[in-house]
Amino acid sequence: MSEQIEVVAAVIRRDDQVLLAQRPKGKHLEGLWEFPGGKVESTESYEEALVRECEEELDITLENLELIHTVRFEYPEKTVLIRFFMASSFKGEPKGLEGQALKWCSIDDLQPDWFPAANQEVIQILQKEY
Ligand SMILES: Nc1nc2c([nH]c(=O)n2[C@@H]2O[C@H](COP(=O)(O)OP(=O)(O)OP(=O)(O)O)[C@@H](O)[C@H]2O)c(=O)[nH]1
Ligand SMILES: [Mg+2]
Repeated sequence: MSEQIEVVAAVIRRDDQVLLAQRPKGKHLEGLWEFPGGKVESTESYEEALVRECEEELDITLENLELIHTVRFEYPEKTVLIRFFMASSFKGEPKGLEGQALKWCSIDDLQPDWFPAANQEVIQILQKEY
């Protein structure tokens, strides 16, 4: 069994829309859309990791984080444990600092097949509860 990687991802909200980022070429699951985030380092809390990742990838500072869902998923290459946080406010204006495409999309218009397999439950939860 492969090692389990701890990941945090942010559902960044502005009005009724959420921010999606496209996974760059050459990365795991390239071309799919995701909630911004990344791997947690051993010295940081989940919230600290998510704030750091969104500063590095998007040039924004998240505020008001709330854990909404946790999922464990086994890809053939790796197993991830992803904690999804709702970020209901942030400072700055998002930019794709790593060359990734960004888009705002209303929750009702999210298409499950844009996302990695590990995201299917959280998409359902967002569409039912938010
Ligand atoms: N950020 C993010 N990762 C996700 C999501 N869904 C999902 O399966 N993942 C997986 O979780 C892992 C997160 O790693 P990442 O590639 O974002 O990590 P990172 O930003 O630290 O990048 P790096 O290690 O390449 O520098 C990847 O294997 C990715 O495919 C999601 O919605 N957001
Ligand atoms: Mg990342």
